[in-house]
Amino acid sequence: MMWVDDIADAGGAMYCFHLEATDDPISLIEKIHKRNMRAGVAISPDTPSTAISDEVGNAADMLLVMTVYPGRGGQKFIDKCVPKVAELRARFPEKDIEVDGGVGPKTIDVCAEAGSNVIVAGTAIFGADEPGAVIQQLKDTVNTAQARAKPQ
Ligand SMILES: O=C(CO)[C@H](O)[C@H](O)COP(=O)(O)O
Repeated sequence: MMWVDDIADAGGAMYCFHLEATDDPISLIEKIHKRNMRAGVAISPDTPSTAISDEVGNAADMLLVMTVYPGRGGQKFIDKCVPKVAELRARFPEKDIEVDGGVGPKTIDVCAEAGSNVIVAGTAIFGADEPGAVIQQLKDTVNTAQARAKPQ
């Protein structure tokens, strides 16, 4: 609850919090929504997707599957997190599902195939010779997988 008003006052459009950090995610989501921000719920690598209840998942706008232990950039992608993306995509077909941590050209395929449509990539972009090309590749991979999953 602590920083919701500060972030809203600063012009934030989205407030994402860790499920592990609160006993009352629904009240927090409601507070975020009252301040006209989108609400994201993140889970750490050791937290199962089932920790996100149907009530919380439906109330949130975005679900974030951390693919490294939160703390710093430049860590190795943790493959065991990928099935959680697929589980959440199956339960919440219309939600944004984000991955964050060690995501780049070598790991984007499994994320996109599992159903992630929001990508955080730090090292893969800022360490690249051609950052724009990496961004385009990540976007193309997600868009192709999304189009396959949801034919127009
Ligand atoms: O805050 C983070 C982890 O807590 C970073 O956002 C995340 O790790 C992205 O960086 P990189 O793509 O280098 O892994």
